[in-house]
Amino acid sequence: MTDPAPHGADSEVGRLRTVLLHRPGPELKRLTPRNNDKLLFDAIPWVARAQDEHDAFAAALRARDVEVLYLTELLSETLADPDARAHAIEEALRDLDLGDTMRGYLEGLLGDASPEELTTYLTAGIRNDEVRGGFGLVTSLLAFDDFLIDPLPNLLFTRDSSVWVRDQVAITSLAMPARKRETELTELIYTRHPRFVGTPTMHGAHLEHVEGGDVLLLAPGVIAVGCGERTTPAGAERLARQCFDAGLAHTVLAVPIAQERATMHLDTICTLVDVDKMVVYPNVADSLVAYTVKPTGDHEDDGAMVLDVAQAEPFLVAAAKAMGIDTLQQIDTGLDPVTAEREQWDDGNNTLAVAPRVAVAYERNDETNAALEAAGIDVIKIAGSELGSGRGGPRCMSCPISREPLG
Ligand SMILES: NC(=[NH2+])NCCC[C@H](N)C(=O)O
Repeated sequence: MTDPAPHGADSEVGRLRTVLLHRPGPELKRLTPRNNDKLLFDAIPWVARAQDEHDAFAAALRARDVEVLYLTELLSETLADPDARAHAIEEALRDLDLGDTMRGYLEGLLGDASPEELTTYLTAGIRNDEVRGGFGLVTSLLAFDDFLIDPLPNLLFTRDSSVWVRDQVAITSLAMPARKRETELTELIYTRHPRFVGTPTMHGAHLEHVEGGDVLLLAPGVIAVGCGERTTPAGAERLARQCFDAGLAHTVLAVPIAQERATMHLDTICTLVDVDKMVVYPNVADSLVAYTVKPTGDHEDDGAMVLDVAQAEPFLVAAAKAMGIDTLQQIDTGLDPVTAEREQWDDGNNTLAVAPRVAVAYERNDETNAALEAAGIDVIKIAGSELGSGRGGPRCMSCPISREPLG
């Protein structure tokens, strides 16, 4: 077997070498019309079809020589280690809704499970009607379909729970209660799986909210961070400080976005498809601004770096300036505002570049894909009728672990 490519990424478009995906599994079968809103899905996906679509996505990446890693495989391998396993079980059973009787029973159940079974319990959860012991007050009073361990259907969107910036990986802090446990699993993998031993990690679930879908590596040393429904301004400041302190970036652009589901992350509005080309939702493009943040080199008495925060400027102008290019070319989603709104909702902006000018996109967004092709982008089209029911496209469904460096 050849050695894996060195881990890390300094851009959105450098040739993709290794990516982390999650093939949708039994956790999606937990979705019902009563819990789908809380679990952040807009519909009840047909799971077998979602798996087929996802397999085609993975195959398209492999056809471009991308190494595809699956989150559940890495997790099972991690859980072969007794310490990692004990830690994972403790975290999963910390929930105050369990009660001591049920917690004791689940400790035994999870403790006896094989690494693969434990992976399934941790990702698909456990429902009250599935347990065969631990009967008591909690099991009696909870409904049959209440969860004792919550399922994680949004694991599909591996983009959000970790972000590589150069050779470091940030474990993020997810804002929505339904997703909080996801980072426990990514943190476990990155800190305990043999493949990642020694990888420097930053941020963490205990810190201010930052989600990977809001973090765009515009160019080596230049990071845009959307601040909206998920990432808070304080989260953007924390990430900026950490990247400056570690010498991973020289400029961070904080980009306010509407706090709405349609624009939940910056990558639902814009993604890079080349070193100087971005597909952008035109209905908001003109009003998008950025606050450019840079380190001053000075420090407060408590040691914190003094940051320089510039006045707001149009986003594409501020981005081009920070990236050191004349113009960041805008490719529009759709042709007219209504088509743009439809195709933005269906993740037309959410492309995954596998190399400069080569990007994966959902096939359904005809007009956006035509605009990309007219701009010289090779569009690798994938089906996403079922995958899209969780409101995420190719970028959300992938976490690049290794890209060839641009800088
Ligand atoms: N990077 C992204 N745009 N991720 C999309 C995540 C979708 C997921 N259902 C959520 O609401 O959190």
